[in-house]
Amino acid sequence: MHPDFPYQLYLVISEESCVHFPMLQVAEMSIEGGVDIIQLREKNLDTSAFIKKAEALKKITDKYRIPLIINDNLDVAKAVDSFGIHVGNSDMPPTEIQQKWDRNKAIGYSIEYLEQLENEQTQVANHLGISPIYSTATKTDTVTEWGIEGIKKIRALTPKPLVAIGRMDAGNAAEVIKAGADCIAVVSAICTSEDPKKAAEKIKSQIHQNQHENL
Ligand SMILES: Cc1ncc(COP(=O)(O)OP(=O)(O)O)c(N)n1
Ligand SMILES: Cc1ncsc1CCOP(=O)(O)O
Ligand SMILES: [Mg+2]
Repeated sequence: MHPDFPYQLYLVISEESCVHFPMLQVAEMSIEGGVDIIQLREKNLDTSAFIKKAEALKKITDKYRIPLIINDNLDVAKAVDSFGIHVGNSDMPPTEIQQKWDRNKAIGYSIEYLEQLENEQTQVANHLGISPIYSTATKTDTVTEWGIEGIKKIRALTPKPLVAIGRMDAGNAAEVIKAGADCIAVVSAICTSEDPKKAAEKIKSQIHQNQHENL
């Protein structure tokens, strides 16, 4: 477990991605199954509707004492006093977030190109999303499909916490952790499951299994 990011199973959620239950129910069931941190990623809501959703989700994350991350929108993150924000290359840069939000605890930043590891934004970020590990229908505007070799390459270049995202599931979580990722982030593997609690448990047990192998 990374000392600066003690979260190993990361749920990235939106109302749209949830198939069998409403989003808040999926969030609660998956926390019971072992999700350690949640990001609210609503790409089609205006700021005021996004804040309402975030407030409702934060009641749940607060109840279970797990961190809430807001995707893209600093106004929403500030309004709900979230634990952090996640941004990518087309969003507000981490250096600007740091200036505008002194209460922030965690800035996540997507790594799409190897060259980014040398830029100031990566220095300022608290953790890095390796985005995507595998191409996925959930997000199609991506650049590099990193794969296992990509994780190893990035692991060798930075000590920062690494979050693996993009078609992650119980079948590949263990090898991704073994390659050097600190955390597995998922949308579909939990949000489209008929049993989000069990889906989370299965991924978590794969993550733990790998840790035991490494002992
Ligand atoms: C944990 C995590 N990693 C990567 C991303 C992707 O962020 P971004 O590149 O800004 O793309 P959008 O999610 O905004 O479409 C993420 N959200 N979370
Ligand atoms: C938000 C995001 N960023 C990179 S891939 C991705 C979507 C991951 O979704 P899934 O877990 O369904 O492949
Ligand atoms: Mg973004």
